[in-house]
Amino acid sequence: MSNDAYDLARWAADGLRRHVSADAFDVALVMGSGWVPAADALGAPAAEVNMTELPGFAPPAVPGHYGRIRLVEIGDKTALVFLGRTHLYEGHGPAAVAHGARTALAAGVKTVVLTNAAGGTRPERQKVGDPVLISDHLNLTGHNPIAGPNFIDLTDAYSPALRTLAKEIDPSLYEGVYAALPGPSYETPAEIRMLRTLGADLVGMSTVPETIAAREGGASVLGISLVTNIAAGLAGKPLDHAEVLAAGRASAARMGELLGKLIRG
Ligand SMILES: Nc1nc2[nH]c(I)nc2c(=O)[nH]1
Repeated sequence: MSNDAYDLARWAADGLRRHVSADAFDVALVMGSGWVPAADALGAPAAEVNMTELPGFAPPAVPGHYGRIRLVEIGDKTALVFLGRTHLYEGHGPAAVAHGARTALAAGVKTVVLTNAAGGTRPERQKVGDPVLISDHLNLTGHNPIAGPNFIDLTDAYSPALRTLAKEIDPSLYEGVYAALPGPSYETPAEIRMLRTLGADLVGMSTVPETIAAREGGASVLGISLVTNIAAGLAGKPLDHAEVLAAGRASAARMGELLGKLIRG
């Protein structure tokens, strides 16, 4: 990516510091769909800013549904909690998707926690409402937030140390490989069968560009998916949306506790 993306992140970080009247941050959390209860469980924000007040953030996909960044003190750590993110299917390009992560890194963050809602491809061992630690990813989006000859290593893109810590806090957590697709349509049953063969345990439309940008900037990444539906063709019955929402809500409260313990260290 041209310097624009990195300059834009620095300008956004400067604006963020001014808006939240702080200049040192330990961790960033990007909260995916259904994770707002978990974000609320982290504690009341000391400050909050609309993403649209900062340079480089795309307009909200749904009018009025503005992305916000909260400053939350969690134990002795200062966290930036991003509520809302840009997705590739909104058409603003991979740099726009990674802008939040890049802004957090420009603000000095060294640890990024990326959460999302995802489809589960393993009904034999997953159920709706399960949180799954991301062990690795398949970037099937056809995009990369990095442009130019910057060949970064993505071995251990998802921090083994943070995954171990998460499992020590909640031993019931298990891991899976996250496949990112461009969306916005969900997969066909044939595509889900292909993705299972490729080793994907989770399917989503986010996270991967942010992970790559965070690793490019030297931050440690922890990714957690909330299985919100069983992927296409695998659920023997139509999904009950109320059931999915309830499962998500129940897990999100548990996830709020996990994230809080993770960050307090
Ligand atoms: N690609 C993809 N993304 C998703 N997000 C959610 I929630 N469920 C899915 C799904 O089944 N497939």
